[in-house]
Amino acid sequence: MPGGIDPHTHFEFEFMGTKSVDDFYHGTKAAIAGGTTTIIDFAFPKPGESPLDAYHTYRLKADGKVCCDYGLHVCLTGWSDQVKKDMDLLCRDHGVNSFKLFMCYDFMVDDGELYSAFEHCKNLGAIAQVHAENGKIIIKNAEKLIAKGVTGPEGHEISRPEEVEAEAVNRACVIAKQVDCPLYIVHMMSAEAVEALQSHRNRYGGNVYGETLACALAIDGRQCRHECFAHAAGHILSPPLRSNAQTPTMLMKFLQADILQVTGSDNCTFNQSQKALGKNDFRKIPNGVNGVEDRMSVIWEKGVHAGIIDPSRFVAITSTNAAKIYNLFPRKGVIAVGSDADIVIWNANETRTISAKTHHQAVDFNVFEGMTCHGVPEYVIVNGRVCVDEGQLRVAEGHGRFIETPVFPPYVYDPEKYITLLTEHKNGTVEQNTQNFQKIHLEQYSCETPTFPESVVNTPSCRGARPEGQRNIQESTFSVSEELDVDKKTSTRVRHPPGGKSSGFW
Ligand SMILES: NC(=O)NCCC(=O)O
Ligand SMILES: [Zn+2]
Repeated sequence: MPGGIDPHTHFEFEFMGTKSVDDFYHGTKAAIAGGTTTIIDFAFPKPGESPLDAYHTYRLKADGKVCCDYGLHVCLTGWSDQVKKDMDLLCRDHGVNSFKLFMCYDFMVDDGELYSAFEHCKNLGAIAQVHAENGKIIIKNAEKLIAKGVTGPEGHEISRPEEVEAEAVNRACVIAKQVDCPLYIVHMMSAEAVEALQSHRNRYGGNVYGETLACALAIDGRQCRHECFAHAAGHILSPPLRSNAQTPTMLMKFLQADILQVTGSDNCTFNQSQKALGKNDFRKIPNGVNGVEDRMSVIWEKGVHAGIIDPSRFVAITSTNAAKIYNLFPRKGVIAVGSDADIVIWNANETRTISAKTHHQAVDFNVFEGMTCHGVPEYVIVNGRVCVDEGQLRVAEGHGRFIETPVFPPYVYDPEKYITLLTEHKNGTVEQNTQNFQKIHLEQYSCETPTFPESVVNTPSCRGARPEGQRNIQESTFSVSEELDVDKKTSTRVRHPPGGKSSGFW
């Protein structure tokens, strides 16, 4: 299948008085170990830094270290004419097509600023992203809890209940609708929030996209009430894991039904010593968990192996849909002639048990500790280089490239509607765009060959052990085109192949 795309990571992120420990080397190395071949991180401006400078800071941090390809979203921590001009330059000259705004944290923006930023995204052909939680309510709730003596990690979720997430989701959708801007809501963590998204979409139409996280699909918020501080704090992120034990299954069903479209990891890792910054006040626990390495296996286990989604939907939600939304398709997210050779050979019969002791990440904690998952990448090919070979990790620092994400993704901006706008917005000059503006839709959400638990051993990605004497591709001159010759090699034709029909096989 096409390599995984994780559109939500935070490597080397200076946040909440500390810095996430997975840097661009360890983070991308871990990504590859788990079957992800492209990540999209967030350039986040430090106080006083402009979005454009933040972009350059992140390029300097990442370019020499990445083992797989990467792109950048840019965070907008305020609104001004300068920010607006930076957005123009980032879209025009620097391969950025997405901007993230926050409705909580110290750097949250207000509704008027959201309106202006969304409007400008629309004019540029960019995707607006939001972290949707009502920050003002959270501050008040947290103050009250602290005053009552609730200082431990359990206070985190209590101060940010589901309706606080759902309200912000609805508000962001309403604001985006006013200016007709496509909206992507990052890390949706609760059923109530997703229902708010769905209700808006049902009433007003579909240019809103929802992402959820690997951790939210596998773990619930009861972990944050654990008596051991390090364990509880290790599970703190925002929006929080929900204490309703049904939430992970509900979120997976939303993905199955195309109410949510994308999965990320939000990998933002802090060691236990860093989490201890919030020992006496849950508001100071650095927010973030791991997931970049384990996302694919965990979603296979909880989605495909559990019988909720089929393998094609798995590829859509872990790779193809992100490629389409961020305009990387068909370069990424599909196996096709002309696409990058980012390919994973997935062994659905193999299992592995996740542990911080054996993972490739720099962090000393793993929220999936002890979880046994079916689905292990046997080979991972990153831009033509075999980086996992029969399960052995062989990455190369700096092998990855920065990947530009062009504006006006035709999957998000209806080409017929926006072609005029595009010519108008070429920096004042009228220029005919030569892109092939063909409307292509996101992946269909059902497949004619559903996989149920009892049939999991028969999924198309299963294969027997390598017969004695059969060649090992690592010992020969590996030719992708030869390996993928459908007439000569064993490959499975399906009606709705993962990554879309243009590949024809997988
Ligand atoms: N999610 C989280 O808790 N940490 C990373 C920053 C963010 O995405 O909000
Ligand atoms: Zn994040």
